[in-house]
Amino acid sequence: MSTNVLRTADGWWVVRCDRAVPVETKAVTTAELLADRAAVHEAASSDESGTPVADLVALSPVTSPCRVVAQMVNYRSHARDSGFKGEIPPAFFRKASGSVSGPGEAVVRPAHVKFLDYEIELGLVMGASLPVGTVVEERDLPSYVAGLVITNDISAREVQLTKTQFYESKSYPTFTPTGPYLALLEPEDFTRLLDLRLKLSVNGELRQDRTLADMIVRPAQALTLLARFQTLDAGDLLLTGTPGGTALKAPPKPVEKIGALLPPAVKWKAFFKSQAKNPHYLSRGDVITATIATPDGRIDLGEQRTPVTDAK
Ligand SMILES: NC(=O)N[C@@H](O)C(=O)O
Repeated sequence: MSTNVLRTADGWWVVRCDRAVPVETKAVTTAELLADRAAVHEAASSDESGTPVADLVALSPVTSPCRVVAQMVNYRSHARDSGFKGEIPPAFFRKASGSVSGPGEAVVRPAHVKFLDYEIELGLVMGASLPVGTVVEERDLPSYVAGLVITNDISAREVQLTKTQFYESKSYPTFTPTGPYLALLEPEDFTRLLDLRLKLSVNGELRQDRTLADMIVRPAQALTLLARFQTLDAGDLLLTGTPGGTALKAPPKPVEKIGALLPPAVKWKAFFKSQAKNPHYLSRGDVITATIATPDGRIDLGEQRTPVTDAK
C-alpha cells in the first residue's frame, strides 16, 4: 500500500485518511526525505492521532531547485486534439523549477498572456540517480521512481505557438502546481499505474478525464529514452504528458493547410482571433480542481485546487 506524505512550512507529514502525523526528520528537501524513509515508516506506524489535514496548508511535496522534465504529446487523446496523425516521435522539454508551486496556491496569469491553458499530468518523483545510458525495464521502476504527484502543466499558448517556445511558455512562476500528496509507492503498487485516472475540472466543469491506458510512451521507456542524453537524481520530477481536453485545439485540417500558406505572423493572428471565441481558456476567478487515483483508492494523490488570478 502506498504512503502519502505532504509538506507544510513546519515540515513533513504522513497522511492517514483525513489526519496527518508529523515525520520526525531533519529532511528539508524532497531528496533528503527520500533518504530518510525510516522516519517516514515510523510516522506511518505510530499510534499518534495526528492533525486534521484540513487544518494544514500544503506546499508542493517536490522542493526546488530540482530538474523538471516533461514528455510532449504522450496521450493518444491529446495527440488527436493537437491534430497529430500517425506515429509521434517521443520528445521531452524542460520547465524551470521556479515554476513549481503549491497545490492550493493561485496560478498567476502574466499580463501579456491571453491564452492560459491547463494540462493535468502524472508526475514521477525520482528516488535515485538515473545515470546516462541506463536501460529501465518495467520491473526496474521501483529502483528509480520513489513516488507520484499530481501536476498541472500550465501553458501560455500564444508564447508557446508563436515562439515555438515550450520552455518559456510553461516556466513562469506558478505554472507547475504540484501535490498535495507525494504517494510513496511499494514495489507491488507499480502494477496499478495503468489504472490511474486523471481528472481535471474548471469551475466544476469536467474538462480532462483519462487513465494511463491512453498513454503512448510509458514510464520505463520514457526514463530509458531520457537517459540516452541526460541524468536525473533523487527529488527530480518527470511530467508524463497530458490527456485530451485542454482548451487548445488544433484547427480543422483544411484550415491548417491554408494557414501553412500564410506568413507565420498572419497565420497566428488569424488562429488566435478564432481562439478568442474559445471560453475554455483560463481567466481570473476560475478554480481548477485535479485528482489522480486508482478506482479502488489504493493509490490516491489527493485533490489539487488552484484559483486563477492576474498578475498585479
Ligand atoms: N500541447 C502541449 O503543450 N502538450 C504537452 O505539454 C503535453 O503533451 O503534455
